[in-house]
Amino acid sequence: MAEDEIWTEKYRPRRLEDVIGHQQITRRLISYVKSGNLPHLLFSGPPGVGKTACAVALARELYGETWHSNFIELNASDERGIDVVRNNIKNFARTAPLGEAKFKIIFLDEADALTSDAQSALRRTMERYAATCRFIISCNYSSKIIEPIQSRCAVYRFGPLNATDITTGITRIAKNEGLKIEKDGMDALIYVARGDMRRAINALQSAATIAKDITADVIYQTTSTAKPKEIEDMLKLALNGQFMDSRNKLDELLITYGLSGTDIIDQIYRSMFELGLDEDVLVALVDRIGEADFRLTEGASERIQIEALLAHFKMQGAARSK
Ligand SMILES: Nc1ncnc2c1ncn2[C@@H]1O[C@H](COP(=O)(O)OP(=O)(O)OP(=O)(O)O)[C@@H](O)[C@H]1O
Repeated sequence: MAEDEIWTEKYRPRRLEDVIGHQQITRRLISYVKSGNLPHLLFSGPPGVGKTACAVALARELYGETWHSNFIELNASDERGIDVVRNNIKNFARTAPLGEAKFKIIFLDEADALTSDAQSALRRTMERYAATCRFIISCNYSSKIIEPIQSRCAVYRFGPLNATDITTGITRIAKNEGLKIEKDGMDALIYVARGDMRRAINALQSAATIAKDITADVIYQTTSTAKPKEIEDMLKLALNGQFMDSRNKLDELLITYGLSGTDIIDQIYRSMFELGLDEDVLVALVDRIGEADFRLTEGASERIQIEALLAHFKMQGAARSK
């Protein structure tokens, strides 16, 4: 294998039993393989948790050697438009499946990026080729998929992977690549991954370019993530009434790590539960974080939103000490 190969590809599960986590889903997919038939499928869930990996492993097991000819992966949100996607489907569906197979599989990634009109066009395409093709539609949010498509599919919801799953995946790769992962290094990988195995593997590969001994410092440095402790320190300063100091800490984090506003908000959200705050204080702060998060997606100033959030930490801290 090439030295510079991307590890997420190199370690893509070949078989359904190699997929980590999602046992209930893989069990049912294996039963499709055994029966030699499957309905249209809708895979929904966050990025990097194994939706594509499951679809490819399913095709490999179903078709064996001929899987490449009987499986196509298309990006539904192809920027050239839904007509290009439909043309690709048409060309692929035109020829009969190879080998023993009764149907071909069309894997459509990012279907939730399609407008409702484009999804309606897709639905008609699904119907037209239903005799010779099965569709596996992948999306982050099933609520963004129109009802007529959802009702034609068996829906599988992929959740984020838990810490044990990430540890299993990372340990497997580290062993093969001759890396030593320190306990704090693994904790950092789990923190950075946020349930996304792709993110964990990419973080490991970047870290491996600078060290064979993977520590938390290496992970935070190579992924431009602030250490949870630094975020906690910033929040504690605000809670203790030292608003200007917490603001300086924010500056330091922005400069050191080049964090985006949404990165910091996400980290603040995760750190605040470690501060031993009363439930009613947490409730008030979570409410504010939700607000700031929404405003950022609407294009508000990152700097002002985060400072406003720190101001709320200060106000809650002051109310708490009364
Ligand atoms: N459950 C898993 N078990 C083992 N490896 C995994 C798992 N999930 C992800 N990976 C690794 O991460 C890579 C990316 O995963 P995959 O392409 O399946 O994500 P996805 O859920 O389809 O994401 P997206 O929504 O972004 O397309 C895989 O090639 C594999 O290396």
